[in-house]
Amino acid sequence: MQKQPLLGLTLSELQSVVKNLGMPGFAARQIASWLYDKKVTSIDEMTNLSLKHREYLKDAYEVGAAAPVDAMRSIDGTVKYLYQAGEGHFVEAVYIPDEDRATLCVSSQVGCKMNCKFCMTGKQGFTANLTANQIINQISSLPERDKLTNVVMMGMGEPLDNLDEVLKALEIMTASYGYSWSPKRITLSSVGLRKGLQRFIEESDCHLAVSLHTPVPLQRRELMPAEKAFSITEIVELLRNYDFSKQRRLSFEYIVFKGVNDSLLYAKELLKLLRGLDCRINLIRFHAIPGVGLEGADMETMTTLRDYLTSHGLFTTIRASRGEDIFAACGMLSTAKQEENKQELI
Ligand SMILES: C[S@@+](CC[C@H](N)C(=O)[O-])C[C@H]1O[C@@H](n2cnc3c(N)ncnc32)[C@H](O)[C@@H]1O
Ligand code: SF4
Repeated sequence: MQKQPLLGLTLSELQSVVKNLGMPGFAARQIASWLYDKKVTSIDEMTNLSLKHREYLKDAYEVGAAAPVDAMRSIDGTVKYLYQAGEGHFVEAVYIPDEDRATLCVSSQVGCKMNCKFCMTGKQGFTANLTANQIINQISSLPERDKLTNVVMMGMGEPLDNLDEVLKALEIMTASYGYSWSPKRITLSSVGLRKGLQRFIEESDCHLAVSLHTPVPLQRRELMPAEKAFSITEIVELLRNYDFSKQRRLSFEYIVFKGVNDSLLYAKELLKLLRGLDCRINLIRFHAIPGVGLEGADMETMTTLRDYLTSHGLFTTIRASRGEDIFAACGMLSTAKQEENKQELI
């Protein structure tokens, strides 16, 4: 019988586990502490549980931590880790150390249904949702886990399309029985899905980043098919109902494509769309992907855009591009690994 992983279970799920096994209720917190504080990799290490209870647990469960199967290191210190997620499938988690912080970019799905024109993960199509175990494992089994200061749900997949598992993982990261991190250390990035955006805002306190990329709905449809189901104008309307002026930050991601969305006309439309909303814009350099007729704008154009928006009251930054030499655009390494696996099977 396949054993179930304990890592990735919330406290209430652990409470059900111990109840069903006839263990005392307080054992749930003890197990949570072994999993999320002491980060053990075997049930045998949970030494404050009686031997009998450890044996009961081991019959049906395992810790379920799994180290990355591959890694690529950039000259700038960025490391892209590959984690196995089911038979023949892999997801990436990218560790990005900086002067005063260390961020992990975490995946939420194997592939993605959203099919954004510019995204390698989109090109893979959708294979599976990651479980909370597979999401938390990217953090728990990271060699640099003790150095982490921030997590961004910006890896492979659309987190709002796997919201139940993502919310469980976010609970574990922020709860006192889990990693006890402030939600200010965590950002979830999304294209904005009708079913999911409101729930995420109401059930979590983590920061939100919306992938915007153009303020023109017709153009956004071309770049991001998700626009057809939930338009950027409706997304902004929904966001206006919530307060992002205090602890919680709202940002918009904007890949600057040469000759597509990089002129001041777009900047003016952005100002109109986001007027009065407490938010910032992150300009992103495009990581070119094979077979897509899009190019990134040059740094001068991006700086002009940033300065124009900031001087008109919309705080704008240019995101530092990291790990360019190891294909930091998400999906590249896992696509290569999946292809390699297929070749081996032929
Ligand atoms: C990979 S997505 C994952 C989170 C979510 N699915 C989303 O789209 O926001 C994270 C960010 O990477 C951006 N991105 C995707 N492909 C890119 C590329 N080739 N170059 C630069 N950024 C890219 C997305 O637009 C998004 O803002
Ligand atoms: S950019 Fe995000 S939503 Fe779009 S295909 Fe890539 S992972 Fe999916």
